[in-house]
Amino acid sequence: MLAVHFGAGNIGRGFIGALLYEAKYRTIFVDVNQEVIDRLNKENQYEVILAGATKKKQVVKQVSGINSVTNPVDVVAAIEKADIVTTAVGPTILKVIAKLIATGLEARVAKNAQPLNIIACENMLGGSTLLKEEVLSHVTEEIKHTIEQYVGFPDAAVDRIVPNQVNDDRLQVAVEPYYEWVVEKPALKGKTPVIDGVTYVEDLKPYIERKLFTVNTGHAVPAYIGHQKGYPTIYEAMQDEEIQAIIDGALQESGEALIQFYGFNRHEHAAYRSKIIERFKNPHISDEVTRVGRGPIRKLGARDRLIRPAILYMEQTGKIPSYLVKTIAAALTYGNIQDEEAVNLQVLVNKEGYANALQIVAELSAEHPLVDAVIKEINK
Ligand SMILES: NC(=O)C1=CN([C@@H]2O[C@H](COP(=O)(O)OP(=O)(O)OC[C@H]3O[C@@H](n4cnc5c(N)ncnc54)[C@H](O)[C@@H]3O)[C@@H](O)[C@H]2O)C=CC1
Ligand SMILES: O=P(O)(O)OC[C@H]1O[C@](O)(CO)[C@@H](O)[C@@H]1O
Repeated sequence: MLAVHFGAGNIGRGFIGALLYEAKYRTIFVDVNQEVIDRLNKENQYEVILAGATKKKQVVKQVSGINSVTNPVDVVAAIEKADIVTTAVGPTILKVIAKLIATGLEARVAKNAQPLNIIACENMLGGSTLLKEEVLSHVTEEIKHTIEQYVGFPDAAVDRIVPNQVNDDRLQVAVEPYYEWVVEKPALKGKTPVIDGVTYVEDLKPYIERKLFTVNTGHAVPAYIGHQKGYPTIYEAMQDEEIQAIIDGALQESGEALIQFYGFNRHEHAAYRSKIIERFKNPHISDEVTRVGRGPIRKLGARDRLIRPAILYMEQTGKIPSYLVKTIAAALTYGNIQDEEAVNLQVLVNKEGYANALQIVAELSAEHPLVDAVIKEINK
């Protein structure tokens, strides 16, 4: 069986590619990084190291690569034959790859009207749904109808911490042992793909919000507060007692919002939360605060890991969150000249001031109490 995966980066190779191989797929990685493509085509395999005490190694075989910029024709041919298409390119790149996927699907439905599922594995709500909208915006009404009939775009939640890699071997990737991949079942077309490690659910929203507002909200604390306090890595930030208390507080707040909104069991959620905090302390992983904090404009978005749980908390409890506010304030003041979004955010702050900048990136009204709370926190 053939899988076409867009994005041969950390999650692409370290998570999705590894599970696809175990499920007996041959995977073609599509990327724009020629060095990675060349290595994939030379080696046809790579190693995944489980970053735990034993450093267990998994060899992922039957892989190759195509550069989508220099060789789009081969990507189209691969999509024609694919049994599954997945992505892990980053939320902002979905728009960029949509046109090529649309061309691939046009060619496919003309020759091979077999069902296909395209799963975006990105840290966001509705990633595959967004990709579907972008893909359909590139095709005619007639093709649109056929694509809607044969091609499923199930949304998904993916969870595995894969830091930036510092290995001599360009393809080797060190990952945390834990993983979770949850896929929305009703949106699938044709047979349900059999992939060990994938959980299919009827309604993805509670799972993805629980994951985003626990793993990603929690991780944002050592990233932004850690950066503010001068820690280079998550591991170092996690040794700081003040940061530990802010994570606890922020996850109590997001947890309360999730429990009240979705009815999660309080004890089970507390166990989920503790397990996640332990994952952040993994001594076998060196993860930079700048990786976890990358893209602060996206992370301060209305539906993302900081603003949405804060608002949900306010709606559910009638109170203003304290620890989420501290983290939002740290994100809004986050400066990193190597991160384009961080630079643009500080340009916006300099031009508009903190309150206006927050209103713009988080889509909040001037009167929203969260704006006032964040500004008070910054002034402190
Ligand atoms: N690293 C992690 O721990 C996790 C990441 N994610 C999500 O997975 C996605 C990917 O993240 P990472 O793997 O960490 O990033 P990454 O930067 O390691 O990988 C992204 C890959 O996409 C490629 N790419 C960029 N533009 C492209 C294009 N136009 N066509 C094809 N490929 C293109 C890049 O060259 C790179 O190889 C993001 O949405 C992230 O939020 C989700 C869970 C965990
Ligand atoms: O990948 P993003 O959305 O930029 O955010 C980084 C976050 O994603 C992860 O890489 C995986 O969920 C976490 O390690 C971190 O919280």
